Amino acid sequence: MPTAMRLTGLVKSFGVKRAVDGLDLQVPAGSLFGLVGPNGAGKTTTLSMATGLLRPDAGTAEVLGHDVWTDPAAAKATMGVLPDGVRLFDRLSGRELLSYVGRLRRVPPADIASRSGDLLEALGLAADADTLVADYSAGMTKKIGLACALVHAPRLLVLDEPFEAVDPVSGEGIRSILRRYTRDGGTVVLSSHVMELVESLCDQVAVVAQGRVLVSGPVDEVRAGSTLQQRFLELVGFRAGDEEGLAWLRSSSG
Ligand SMILES: Nc1ncnc2c1ncn2[C@@H]1O[C@H](COP(=O)(O)OP(=O)(O)OP(=O)(O)O)[C@@H](O)[C@H]1O
Repeated sequence: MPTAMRLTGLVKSFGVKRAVDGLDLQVPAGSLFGLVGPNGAGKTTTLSMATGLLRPDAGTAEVLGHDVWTDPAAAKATMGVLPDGVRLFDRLSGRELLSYVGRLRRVPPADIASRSGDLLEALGLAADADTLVADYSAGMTKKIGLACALVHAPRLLVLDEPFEAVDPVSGEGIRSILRRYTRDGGTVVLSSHVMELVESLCDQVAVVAQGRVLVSGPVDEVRAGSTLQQRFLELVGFRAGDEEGLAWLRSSSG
């Protein structure tokens, strides 16, 4: 199977902190790929380097055959990105923001209008299409960010925590959009902390800890007869007995 994203030897340090430490990852084309790891594992830093938002100290990132850092225009044209915590132009309404992003991506105006309508409807934002993004809730902001990532019909979607703060109905809507997208030949890379979600949605998964990939492959192989949650805890080292700490929190101790 061809590779949609290939990360090789990626390294990024912030001061003395090595956030990503020689990370290698291959995402097969057409897969729905989940990136999981504990807080601070390096997921956002990795996805930022893979999408051209953060320059690596070392290593290479390639998407659909284009090097992200030596051929950024070609690489970025193929990708739709939902970054974590990057500010949107929030003095625009949802519809205006989609139109702006569509124009930046050189989508024909008639297509921008019809795609925006479809996306706003599919993500449950139609009633708030003309509300300023600044006035959106956290979940609505996530959804308009996802719509922006999709409006130019990219072949690869890179989504940092796409389900964070999203309600269950919208979550189901996003899941069905992503499933259909991969059925039609697209590739999705998403990060998440929710193992059940990754297990039920993704066909491939990588577990990242301390800036490295601990294991990567088909979800069934990685969980190896167990649940992904159990396997994740084994891999990243759940500290049994932690519940004995914080004794002062017991209401009876005061
Ligand atoms: N701009 C920055 N400056 C300094 N340190 C940073 C910066 N960005 C990330 N880090 C550090 O790099 C490490 C990896 O952070 P990163 O955000 O990539 O992790 P993550 O896996 O996405 O975590 P989470 O699941 O909590 O979102 C952390 O120790 C974090 O404190």
